[in-house]
Amino acid sequence: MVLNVVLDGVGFAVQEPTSVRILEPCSLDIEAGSSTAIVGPSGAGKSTLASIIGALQPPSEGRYRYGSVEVTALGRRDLAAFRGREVGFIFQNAHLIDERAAWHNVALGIVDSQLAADEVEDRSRAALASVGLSRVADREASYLSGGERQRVAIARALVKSPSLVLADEPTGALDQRTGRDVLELLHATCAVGTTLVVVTHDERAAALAGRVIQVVDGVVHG
Ligand SMILES: Nc1ncnc2c1ncn2[C@@H]1O[C@H](COP(=O)(O)OP(=O)(O)OP(=O)(O)O)[C@@H](O)[C@H]1O
Repeated sequence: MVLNVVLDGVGFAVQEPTSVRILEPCSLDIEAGSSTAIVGPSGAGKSTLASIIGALQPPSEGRYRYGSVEVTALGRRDLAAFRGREVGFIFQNAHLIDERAAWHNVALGIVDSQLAADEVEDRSRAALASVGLSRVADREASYLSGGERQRVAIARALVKSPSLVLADEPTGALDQRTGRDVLELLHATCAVGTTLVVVTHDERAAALAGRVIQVVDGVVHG
């Protein structure tokens, strides 16, 4: 099945306490397996668009289809199940549990509750190896560097083999060099066929993507 992201007249506005339009209605087709950067000035609506694509937030108008799934028609539980199954998230801060080992943090990304404990551990260690972190697999997350933490977050997002990976400013908290390494790793580690959407201020991040979508004052161009 082709899992394209298809937004049809999707927009976002809030009514309370006052009526504010954040995203003008837009229509977009993001091809399965492609990589897309969402760029634009601060406050333009990039994260809002990304959170709709990641099914974290329903649009206030329009339709969102993911492959054959009508995402906008899903109820709360089905939406959570959809996210758990299909979407891997990476945010600006890695959001690791500091007292847990790196591999254990990665294991938190596994949503299949049927897996045996040793299988969960094996998969988590393999995901860490794929981001070059085997040597710190047993280290407590609090002892990891910023770049290492973000690589653990990438492993945690990818360990369940999501079809869509959404990264919102994944290098925002890193220095330039580390940020570049993390971005290159993210592109390299995403399996062939995985759709990657990266929200970024970083021109180099945009350059790595196959397509660039610009958001300016809530208007999506791209
Ligand atoms: N639920 C909400 N209620 C009210 N305002 C909101 C809501 N969500 C977003 N906004 C506002 O909408 C605008 C766009 O926010 P968004 O986070 O999407 O921008 P952004 O382009 O990602 O910005 P940045 O690059 O600074 O993270 C901002 O002014 C934000 O304060």
